[in-house]
Amino acid sequence: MDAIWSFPVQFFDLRLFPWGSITETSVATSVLATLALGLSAVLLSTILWSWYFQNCCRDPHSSLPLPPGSFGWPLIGETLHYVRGGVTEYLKKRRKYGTLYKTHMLGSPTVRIESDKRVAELLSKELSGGGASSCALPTSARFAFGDTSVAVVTGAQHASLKRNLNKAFTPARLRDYLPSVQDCVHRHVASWIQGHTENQMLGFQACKKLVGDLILETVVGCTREQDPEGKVKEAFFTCNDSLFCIPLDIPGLAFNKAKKARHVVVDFVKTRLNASNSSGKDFVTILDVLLSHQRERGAEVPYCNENAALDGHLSDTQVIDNAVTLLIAGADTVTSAFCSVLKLLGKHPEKLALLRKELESQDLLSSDQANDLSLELVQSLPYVRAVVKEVLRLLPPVGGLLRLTTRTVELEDYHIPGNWRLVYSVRGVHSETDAFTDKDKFLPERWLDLNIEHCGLGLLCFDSFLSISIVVVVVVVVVVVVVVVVEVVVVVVVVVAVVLVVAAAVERLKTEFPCAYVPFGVGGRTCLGKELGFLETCVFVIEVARLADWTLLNPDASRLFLPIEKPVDDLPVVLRKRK
Ligand code: HEM
Repeated sequence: MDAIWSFPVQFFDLRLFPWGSITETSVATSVLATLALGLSAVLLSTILWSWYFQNCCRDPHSSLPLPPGSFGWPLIGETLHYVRGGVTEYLKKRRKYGTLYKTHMLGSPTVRIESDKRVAELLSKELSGGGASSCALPTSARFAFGDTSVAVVTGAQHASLKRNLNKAFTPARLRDYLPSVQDCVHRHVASWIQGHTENQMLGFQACKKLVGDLILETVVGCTREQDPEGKVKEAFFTCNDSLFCIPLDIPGLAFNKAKKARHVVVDFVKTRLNASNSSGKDFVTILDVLLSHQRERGAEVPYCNENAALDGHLSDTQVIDNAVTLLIAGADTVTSAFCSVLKLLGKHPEKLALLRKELESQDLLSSDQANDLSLELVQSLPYVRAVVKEVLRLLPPVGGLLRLTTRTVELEDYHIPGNWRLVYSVRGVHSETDAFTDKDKFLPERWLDLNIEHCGLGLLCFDSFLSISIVVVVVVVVVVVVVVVVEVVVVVVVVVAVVLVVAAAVERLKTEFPCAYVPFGVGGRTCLGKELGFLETCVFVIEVARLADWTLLNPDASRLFLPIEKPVDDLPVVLRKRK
């Protein structure tokens, strides 16, 4: 007992209780009293914290209640719960509160939405200008992207800038980038299996290096020749890794390092910008395309000018910020997708066999020559595309889509006040929706069914276009046949009936599950690089399937979800040349 109390007695005796000699009992009482006081203070502040948000933050004009849920501890809210608990915490919340609940994370009152129907409900508010959303990125990410980045600007400026930037992702431009995409992927995968009978590596780290080269080459044309010491690449990884950090600009801390690293990347982009400008070469990189839409040189538009890009041109600053944004946004996401391809095909050799069968039927399996893929060829490989869709469904790289309410949003049963953060949970939506059966299983075949094809928006434009084209052709053929054999009145009746039935069918397919598949996001903020990201992942699937065999050393490792989806042990894997 003496030993236990000796340190506290000395401590309190000397520092805290200088008014006289004390006994062990009184020290114990004091410690207990202090603890009790502390606990009461925490309890009281937690109650006040919760009461404040429950009563003072709700919109008095709305008769609807706030969603269920809790705000956690004062100031930190429930952030630590989610960091520590990960998926278990989300599942616990979903069980307790359902698919829409309030919480407090990353410094803001937040509502998490985990069902496709709820996302659709909020999206309809967003599209009709109902105050549903604005950009909700944390400070560190906004800084990394830059003030004139498409990921940061809002409203009309965002819509116009996005229209401009979209010109860098048309099928014609994807065709331009494809040779260097395939070249880079092929080079890396070949190096994974070269010179060894068996080569052990960390799948995630290897994919990260691959995608680092890939994105630097396709966005700004940064090749090994231009960056021989790898300084730009290293700076780019630093920016990337510090995307979500505490925004304190103190030497040694992540934010400060990211700031310096951003300068290195920006300087490189500026050099490329000048070089591209003088050479006037073809569209080989995304930067070339951005430059072609740039405002006249010298007519710099100041930061955050609301009218910037509205006239169809980009300022120097916009070109730089958006080139940096594309580098960052297209890196971790694609790395995660590639790593998940290795993981899921490694766990399901029977699906890999089916995939190789498709490649063989197109004479792609035996070929090891680079640059033999065309956009049309990739689009004509349904199983390859189905594998990519299924990978992104089961292990979506981005777990949550961030939004900020600009004013109060009223749903059917709850209201969400203005300036609250919304998180549309991609994983939650994919696992809650009724659009899929056997949701936990890796079943690429599900995507070969055309009805399911329509569950997603955006990503599936090629197939949607194809199926709508088929419908149009069928209608035309029916009309022609009927015109030839029957009278005009009957023709009109038949045409109207066919059009109505087809329109209803297409509408049903389009609207039944409009938000059931959202790996690339939803609404106005959908991923700008979704076609490129999808194409890159298809190319990776093809190259890795035809070049390598691999074994996962820890196929059931637990997963991390923040900032992106990845196995906790970086996916140790043994690779060898395909037999
Ligand atoms: C498999 C690969 C990819 C996935 C899964 C993915 C996913 C996403 C997601 C979920 C969002 C947020 C959407 C929302 O909030 O609704 C996003 C935004 C964005 N992504 Fe991607 N992405 C991928 C590849 C790329 C690539 C390759 C690029 C560019 C080279 C890119 C550029 C962007 C940009 C600029 C935004 C912000 C768009 C805006 O705010 O309007 N992404 N992406």
